[in-house]
Amino acid sequence: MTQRAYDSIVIGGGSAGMAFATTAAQLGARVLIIERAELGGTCVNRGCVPKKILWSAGEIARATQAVASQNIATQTAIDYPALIAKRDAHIADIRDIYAGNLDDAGVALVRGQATIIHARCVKVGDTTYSANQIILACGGRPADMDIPGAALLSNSNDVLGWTTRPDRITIIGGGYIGCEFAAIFHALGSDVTLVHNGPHLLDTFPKNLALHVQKGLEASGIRIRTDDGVTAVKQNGASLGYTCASGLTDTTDAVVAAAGRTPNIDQLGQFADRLNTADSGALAISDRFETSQPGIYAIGDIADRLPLTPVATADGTALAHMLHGGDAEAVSLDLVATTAFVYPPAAFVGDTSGTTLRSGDLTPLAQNVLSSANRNTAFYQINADDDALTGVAIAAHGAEDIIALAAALIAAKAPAVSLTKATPVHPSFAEEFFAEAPM
Ligand SMILES: Cc1cc2nc3c(=O)[nH]c(=O)nc-3n(C[C@H](O)[C@H](O)[C@H](O)COP(=O)(O)OP(=O)(O)OC[C@H]3O[C@@H](n4cnc5c(N)ncnc54)[C@H](O)[C@@H]3O)c2cc1C
Ligand SMILES: NC(=O)c1ccc[n+]([C@@H]2O[C@H](COP(=O)([O-])OP(=O)(O)OC[C@H]3O[C@@H](n4cnc5c(N)ncnc54)[C@H](O)[C@@H]3O)[C@@H](O)[C@H]2O)c1
Repeated sequence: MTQRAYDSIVIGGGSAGMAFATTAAQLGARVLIIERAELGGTCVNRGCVPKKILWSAGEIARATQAVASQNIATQTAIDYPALIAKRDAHIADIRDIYAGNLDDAGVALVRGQATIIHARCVKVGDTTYSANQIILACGGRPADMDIPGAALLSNSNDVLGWTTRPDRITIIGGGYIGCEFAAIFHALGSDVTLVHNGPHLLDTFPKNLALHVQKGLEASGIRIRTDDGVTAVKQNGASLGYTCASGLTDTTDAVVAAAGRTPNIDQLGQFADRLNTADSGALAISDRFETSQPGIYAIGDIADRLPLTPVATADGTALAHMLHGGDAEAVSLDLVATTAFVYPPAAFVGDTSGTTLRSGDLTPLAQNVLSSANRNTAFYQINADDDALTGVAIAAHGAEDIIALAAALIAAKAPAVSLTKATPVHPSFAEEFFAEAPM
């Protein structure tokens, strides 16, 4: 049975799909959004939000452990099940708000798995829906690993669903997810080993920043094995045994696969085989989000862009304007600020491959008085071209916020010398960063 026709059908109610659907509807379009699981997608349910709440709990655990070690206060023990219950109640509230946003904007919502029938028609169960455009906003999922015992692995969805915290965790993959989980679960009290197949962690980050993060994770007590991989996992009583390519064998309570993500293209039915993909495995798109099939567009993690929530949201909003409003442009990927939520957070923006004006480690005065010596070392790097700022990297308390201001300076083509024209607050990291900044 064919249901009514729409201007746009969006498959996926995550960051990208929600942004497109609500914006397009506000611009007057008749929009249907199809979601098979929870509204909010990865970011809200299995990504940024649950992760950041755990990261914040880890900060509390680290801070109280530091003062306890100096006999200033007693250590706070985080009640993990209670933390998860509170976190998940908050996430359920966000999902309700998202459902309300769709209602308010007049977007129709269908729950179920969508497949593409042809360029202007999709199917959910026995019902087909047609529209002028189909917007693929299906995101991605944790990549499977093909090793003996793979069924025993946990992935990021499992980890963020844990209601108890394993005492020993081995993580495979030293990208964003692997490094963040390593830092967070170590802070919360687990014994953590991180196995990465490259020469250093965070290989998409500026190298000096990545090495600084790696040094900090190691100094905190996390075991890091680079140029290695887990080749097999097996049940060993109540524990898991695993073997590495290097020959190492060990026992742990959980082995987490954080070795990349797979775009959800293969679950869209046979028609999706006609869509061209890029080297990343995501859908190849034009600068107007067109796939290789006319009438089908792609936004967010399923498209060959940067798999980050602000990019998904901005792209969803931009495409809605392109199709149903005035003109708009895809957000430039050159000035997307990004942060790995380790301790302290490590952030960068812009081009840090050119001339480095200044780079180095800092020991922020204000935080270190109440911390153990190896806990709060900060890092910064400033890059410029013809004296205009081009890139900034920071590992410091508050880096995830500071980096957005650096992005604004770079976007404004501010001269590097502008860093010396302002007088920062005392005592603060900014003060030390500015004092060390180029003249
Ligand atoms: C552990 C983790 C931590 C992260 N932390 C951060 C962070 O701190 N900051 C940041 O910027 N980014 C972070 N990310 C990345 C961020 O979550 C993603 O970039 C973002 O969620 C992508 O949004 P999206 O809308 O493209 O896809 P998703 O949010 O994945 O939404 C896609 C939706 O489509 C639905 N769907 C898929 N196929 C179908 C189908 N055939 N029919 C119906 N529905 C379908 C799915 O159920 C899902 O709800 C993190 C990711 C992970 C995994
Ligand atoms: N804070 C944030 O903004 C944030 C946090 C989490 C995720 N994300 C997004 O999600 C995306 C996916 O994150 P991710 O960490 O899964 O992927 P990733 O691609 O960033 O990192 C995966 C890492 O695993 C390594 N690896 C792959 N196979 C391996 C193996 N067999 N053994 C050992 N190491 C192996 C790879 O070399 C790679 O460095 C990121 O690219 C990012 O855009 C962002």
